[in-house]
Amino acid sequence: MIEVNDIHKSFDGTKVLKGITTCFDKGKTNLIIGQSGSGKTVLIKCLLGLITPEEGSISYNGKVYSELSGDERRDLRQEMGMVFQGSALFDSMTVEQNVMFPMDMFTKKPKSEMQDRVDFVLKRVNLVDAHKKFPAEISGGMQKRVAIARAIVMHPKYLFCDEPNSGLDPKTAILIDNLIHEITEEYNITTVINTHDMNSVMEIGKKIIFLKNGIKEWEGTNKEIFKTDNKAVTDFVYSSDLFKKVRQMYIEERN
Ligand SMILES: Nc1ncnc2c1ncn2[C@@H]1O[C@H](COP(=O)(O)OP(=O)(O)OP(=O)(O)O)[C@@H](O)[C@H]1O
Repeated sequence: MIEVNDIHKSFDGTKVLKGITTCFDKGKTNLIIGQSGSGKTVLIKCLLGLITPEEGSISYNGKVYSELSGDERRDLRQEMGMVFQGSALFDSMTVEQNVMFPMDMFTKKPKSEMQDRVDFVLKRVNLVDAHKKFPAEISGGMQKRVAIARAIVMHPKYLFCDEPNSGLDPKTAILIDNLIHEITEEYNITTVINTHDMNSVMEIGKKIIFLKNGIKEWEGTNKEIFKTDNKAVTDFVYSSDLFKKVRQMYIEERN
């Protein structure tokens, strides 16, 4: 579990996070949504320890980040996996070299053990014939699977995903969402996803926080987001006619 307690962050005198308090649960896909510029990426970077908030605290399974020593912070970072927007694979490395990279970098495990783990995670993300391929030789959806395999290869307790669906067709986007969701539950990971994808919100939003101008305007589940009367949320989530109709049908079904 990650607990965020009243964090504030400014750039050049402009406040971009204005006192965010929330918690991201273990074994759940936690989503951060909100308009462009609302502070989602800055919040994820704070969770990753890449940005230090000026005020407030973040704790990871009870450990307050600002109270940790340098070594403890390094250990904590090794418990974090990250899926970057656009996958961020190394072009000159094969799929298996990409996935092995974090283990090569941070552990001294024997090569055979690392290879077994790489084989296991690649199988888990349903990539069995791509080990020797280079990123340019596989599809965008496969690249995302490689990025997920790399993010989980070190058995993370925390998984952060920045727009994991961007650039994917709707069907592949759903497969990637489902894969992240399954892995989160299976390995009891605290997953936090920054997304614009309303389908993800509806399908895997076990906990959603909605940011507006650096403030947490709303939080709840994918079931509750159908029912909320919060105007900022409904204007954002149900901005398309299709989603307005879906919401109307849901409300009518319940009445
Ligand atoms: N390193 C930085 N220096 C100065 N300003 C920054 C920096 N990082 C973010 N900002 C500003 O903070 C605000 C929030 O940015 P952030 O990237 O978190 O938005 P976002 O909600 O992730 O948007 P998007 O959905 O477009 O990615 C923006 O006004 C942005 O310009």
